[in-house]
This record gives sequence, C-alpha cells and structure tokens, in this order.
Amino acid sequence: MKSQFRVVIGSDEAGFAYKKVLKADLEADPRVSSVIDVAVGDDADKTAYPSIGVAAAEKVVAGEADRGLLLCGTGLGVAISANKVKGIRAVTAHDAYSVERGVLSNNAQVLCMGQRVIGRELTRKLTDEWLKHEFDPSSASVAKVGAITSYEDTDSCD
Ligand SMILES: O=C(CO)[C@H](O)COP(=O)(O)O
Repeated sequence: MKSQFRVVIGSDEAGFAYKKVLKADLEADPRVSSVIDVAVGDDADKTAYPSIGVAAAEKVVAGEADRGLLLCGTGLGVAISANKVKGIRAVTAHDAYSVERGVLSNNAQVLCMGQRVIGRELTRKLTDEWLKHEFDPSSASVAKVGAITSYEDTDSCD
C-alpha cells in the first residue's frame, strides 16, 4: 500500500474559501492520515501570507507533517515564504503535469495554488493528483534535488 500523508494546510484570507473545501476533501481522503490547519481563522483575518507559508513549512521541517498545501491569492507569496524555510521545496502549480513533476522531479513537499487564478474544482482535482505521487528515491532526479540541498548547506550546488 502507498504511504498515507500527514498534511498541513494553510491560507491567507485570499485563499480561505478554497482552503475550507480542500481541508474537508483531505479529511475525507483515505490517503491522508491527519490534517493540521495553520490558516487564518476566517476570511476577515488579515494575517499576511508570509506567516502562513512559514508556519506550514516549519511543520514539515519539524516532522509534524509530510506535505503542505497552501493557498493565497496567486499561490506565489505562500510559495516564496515557505521556500525561505531551510529544507523546504515549495512549488506553485496550476496544471496536473506540473503538480506531478513537482513531486517526481523536485521532491517538493509543499504545493501552492492561487484562489484568484484557478477555479475551485480545478484545485480539488489537482489536490487529488498531488496525492497520487511520491518521489522515487532511486530516480535520476535525486542528484538534481540533492544539488538544491547542497546549496542550502554549502552555498554551492556541487
Ligand atoms: O496572492 C497573494 C500573495 O502572493 C496574497 O494573497 C495577496 O497579496 P497582496 O496582493 O499583496 O494583497
């Protein structure tokens, strides 16, 4: 059987409506064992996206979650913020192929999407797609992802 994922989900106010729907989907999904919510409390909560992106990323790095799912207006700000946390690979992806390759090529733990960019049903389909894939630790992508980690540790990709 494939792994079950512990997922941390988060959004700012601009991603809050989709976050609610995607959280419910995750909680009902047998591929997901737990969901941690670090989103704003409601769509009037003005906590800005960097705090949310970093909070979710820190949960992943701390080993409390395997994956992060982040929403903001564009999916860009949460990705930039999450990527500031050492060890995190966050991608913004709005099509199925990019979602798949974010996992298989980049071993990205965090998927980010934008509520002001794509429709709600597409985010649900893409979240389903995301849960189908796991990084292959014997693939040719391992060395390339390793170069990213190497840069974090040594300021060099070598
Ligand atoms: O999309 C966002 C950041 O990338 C965020 O939801 C809105 O940010 P703003 O355009 O700076 O208000």
